[in-house]
Amino acid sequence: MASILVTGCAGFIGSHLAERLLLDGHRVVGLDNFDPFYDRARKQQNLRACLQHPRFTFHEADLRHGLDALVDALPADPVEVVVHLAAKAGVGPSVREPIAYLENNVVGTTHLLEWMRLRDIGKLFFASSSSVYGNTPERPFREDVSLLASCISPYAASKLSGEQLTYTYHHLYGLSVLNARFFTVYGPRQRPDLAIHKFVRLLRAGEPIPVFGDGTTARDYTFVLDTVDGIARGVAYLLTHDQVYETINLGNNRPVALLELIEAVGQAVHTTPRLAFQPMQAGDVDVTYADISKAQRLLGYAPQTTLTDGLQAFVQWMDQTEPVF
Ligand SMILES: O=C(O)[C@H]1O[C@H](OP(=O)(O)OP(=O)(O)OC[C@H]2O[C@@H](n3ccc(=O)[nH]c3=O)[C@H](O)[C@@H]2O)[C@H](O)[C@@H](O)[C@H]1O
Repeated sequence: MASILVTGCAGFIGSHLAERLLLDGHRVVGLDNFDPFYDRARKQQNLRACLQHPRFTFHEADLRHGLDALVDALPADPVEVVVHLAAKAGVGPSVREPIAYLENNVVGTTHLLEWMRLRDIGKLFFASSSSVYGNTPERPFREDVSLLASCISPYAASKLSGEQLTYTYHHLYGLSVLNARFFTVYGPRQRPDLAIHKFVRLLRAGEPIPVFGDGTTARDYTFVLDTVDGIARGVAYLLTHDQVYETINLGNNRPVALLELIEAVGQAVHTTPRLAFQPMQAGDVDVTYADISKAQRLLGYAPQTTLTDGLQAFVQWMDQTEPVF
């Protein structure tokens, strides 16, 4: 059993991860700032099961507030691995509010790295994003492709900066690091701004679906429990390896075109979608497509969930949860 700090623990991926790590027998220290990007009540709901667990503690703090705030907020007990999921998320909004993204995702990450150095914590799993590949033409995306001029949104730039910072701390202080690029994660508790959640909501309300672009863009949608399995494997890897620095894709390796996705969402809620075509959103990439062979080799990562099953699980969750809010 190890002690794992999960930042962004009240969020969509973080809350699932905390549950998985508890099941694996670990102690979990959760941290979240309840960023108002979406409703606090949803995040509190996400944490409900964890809060009843004896090996779980939760602390509210904001990484932007600096090292002293973290020292005050977090207990002094040993932590073996930090999983850093806390971030300002969303590609489109980052174009409108770049400073907020850099403050959270770059300055906030640096405060966390400094806190880890102060506390002598030597292992970090860092959540990066498929968006760092931008419109890289070589597909599927391999982790070793050049990303010299790739980021087309402040969100992407903030995540690639995070990867660079983890390298700096690896170089300076021997921090062991696993950077994982997530690919449009979906499933129960999905952020309300993300396409699948938004589309189900609109279909249920009888509203048309805004389609950004001509519908041919594609995403390598990854079911949240597959992503979480990859993170749990990453934690196990870090616990058994020292002085490592690796970057992996945690995708699904099966891109789905936007119009195909909308059709599948329509089938999941038994409704024929009406489409409202709109211009591409600034900062959006055309296609994401993960080569997952490195994660397979390093961690035994192998996503299991089909889009149909994953959408079904999402719709079921929405049916059970939505009336709460
Ligand atoms: O993998 C990532 O690294 C990122 O994944 C996510 O970004 P995206 O892949 O852009 O997901 P998402 O918004 O669900 O849009 C999906 C598709 O629907 C289209 N889309 C969306 C909304 C809408 O109203 N209409 C529409 O056509 C839209 O144009 C797109 O084609 C996370 O936000 C981000 O935090 C980051 O982690």
